[in-house]
Amino acid sequence: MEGQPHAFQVYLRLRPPYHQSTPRKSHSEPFLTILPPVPTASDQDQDTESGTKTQVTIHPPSHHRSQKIETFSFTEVFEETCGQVEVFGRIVAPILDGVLKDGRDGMLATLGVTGSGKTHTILGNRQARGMTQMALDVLFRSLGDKISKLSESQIEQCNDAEAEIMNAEAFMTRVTSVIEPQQIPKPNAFPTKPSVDPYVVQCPGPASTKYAILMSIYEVYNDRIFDLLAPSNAARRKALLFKSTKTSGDRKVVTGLRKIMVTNLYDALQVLGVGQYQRSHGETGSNDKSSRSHCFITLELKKLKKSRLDGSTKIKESTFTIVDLAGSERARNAKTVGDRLAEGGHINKSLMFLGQCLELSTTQSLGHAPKVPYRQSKLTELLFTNSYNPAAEPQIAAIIVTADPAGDFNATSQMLKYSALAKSSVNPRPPTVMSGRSVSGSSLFSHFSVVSGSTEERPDSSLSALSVVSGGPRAMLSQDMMNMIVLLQRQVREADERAREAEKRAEEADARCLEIEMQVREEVTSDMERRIGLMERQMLFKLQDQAEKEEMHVDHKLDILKRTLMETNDENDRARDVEIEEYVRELEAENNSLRNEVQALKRKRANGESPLKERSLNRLKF
Ligand SMILES: Nc1ncnc2c1ncn2[C@@H]1O[C@H](COP(=O)(O)OP(=O)(O)OP(=O)(O)O)[C@@H](O)[C@H]1O
Repeated sequence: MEGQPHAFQVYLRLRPPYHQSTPRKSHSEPFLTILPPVPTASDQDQDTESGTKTQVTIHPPSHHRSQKIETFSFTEVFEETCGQVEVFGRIVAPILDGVLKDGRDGMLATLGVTGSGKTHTILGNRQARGMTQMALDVLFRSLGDKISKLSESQIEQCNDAEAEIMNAEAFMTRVTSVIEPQQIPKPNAFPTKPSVDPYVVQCPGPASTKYAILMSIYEVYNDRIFDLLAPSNAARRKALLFKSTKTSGDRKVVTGLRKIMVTNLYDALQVLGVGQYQRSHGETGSNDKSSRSHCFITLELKKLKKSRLDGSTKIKESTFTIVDLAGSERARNAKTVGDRLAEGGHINKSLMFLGQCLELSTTQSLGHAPKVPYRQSKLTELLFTNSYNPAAEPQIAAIIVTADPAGDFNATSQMLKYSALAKSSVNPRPPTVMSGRSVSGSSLFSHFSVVSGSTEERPDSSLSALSVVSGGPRAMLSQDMMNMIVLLQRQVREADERAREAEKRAEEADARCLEIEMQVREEVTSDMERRIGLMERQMLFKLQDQAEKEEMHVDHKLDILKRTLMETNDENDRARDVEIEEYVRELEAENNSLRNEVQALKRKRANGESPLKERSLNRLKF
């Protein structure tokens, strides 16, 4: 076996065969076998076989060009029949123990080919809770009445990542104004009771020690980080920054996250439901509901310890991060096009970098490897610096590699290669000569292929065995026979040499194919981005054009309106002027007649007549 343990605990979980009602999208015969546990000294004493299964072998399908049988070692291998509760008890419970009791950071991630059961392990289904629901259950059961909320000043004290911290009730009110409540998975969509006695961690400390729990959920989609608890229109989603802050030093943190203060399991499951609903999913040829992003569920535990001296509160923080990685996929199997293909390209690229980091972190532990290049993608940066930093003890991290023993052989073997703690391989031995007096050329050939590698041009020592099985002493072999054997040995060596060459070339071609596949994906992605950019620009021009035309149209209409108004005003003015002139003329006429009347009266008075009397008489005449 080559290699040394990773800094991670790496578990292998095999998924059960697809049910008839949910047939597998691509069929193959099971190629993966679990090896029996390595017997311990006590097993040997008692002649029993117990212990932990840690190894699997993979046998390539008969049509595969390489028939190499490979063996992979893991911390533990979980068989197809293993349920969620058992996996939780063996892997997650010890991590939670460390987080709760010792204040350590913990991380759990699932890694595997698409459809192998990563999301099932993390989030479960209607029949069985996932690791996340069980972890939340244990957390709330263990903390009980020690759970509290953070005060405003405590929020100030521990929030260095520009987070928006809010209560679960306020959060749900806000969310249900954006998302239809019935679309959010309900907490009771999962079994409400665990199928075994709930596991509880005894948390040390006086009764005055309280704990606050902050929950955040985000995804890495196409190498960008998005908050899943801040629902918004897909087009307006704003990527979050991953940067170092005043208090984080060199370590980067995701800033601007919405963090929900949860005080009970129901609220936490509601928040989880929102994150689940918001996560990017899509149907592919390999999985009906395939995760198209890497999802991070973070539970921040704030231990609030009151000082007996001055009554101040000290906050100690530990984080448990659960990561459901998107699955690697072959575009050919996944039958993806367009957006799905571009997503697949990003997923595979980030997983390729993760694979490199995992392999290098193994060799780094031996002290002769270059630094782990985790800065190549957001995913590796988050996993290696944020969620789990192997350099910064004390942390506990486990990866559950999920695999379908009858799934895609190439993809699964690739996944096992870079995630296993150790691996070895053997070329299979062709059938050996068993018995019989006559030894045919072909059986000789196959027999000698096993011992090829000898450079000496003479029948090797295994000939003694041959002479025995063929029934006669070695001396009885004729010179011709000996020559034929030497000739055959040489031919076998040459054939072996050629096979090795061919295998090497095939491996190189494989690597090249992978490279080309990556290049094509990248080209398709950048081509699509270019096209989208072009379409956006064209659309923008069109909109600008339209806006200008509309503006001109409105201007024109305004002009017409103005003119009409002015004309109307003019006409009105003219009519009024005529009216006034007429009125003035009337008044002037009346004025003149009055003036004439006054003159006449004056004249009569001057002549000694009584104008008033005459006027009265005139009136009487009427
Ligand atoms: N251990 C298991 N027991 C029962 N059902 C399982 C198990 N593992 C997976 N499944 C079922 O198989 C289907 C695919 O699993 P899942 O969606 O978890 O795959 P995945 O690895 O997350 O895929 P992807 O990367 O495409 O998201 C689901 O219907 C799931 O319920």
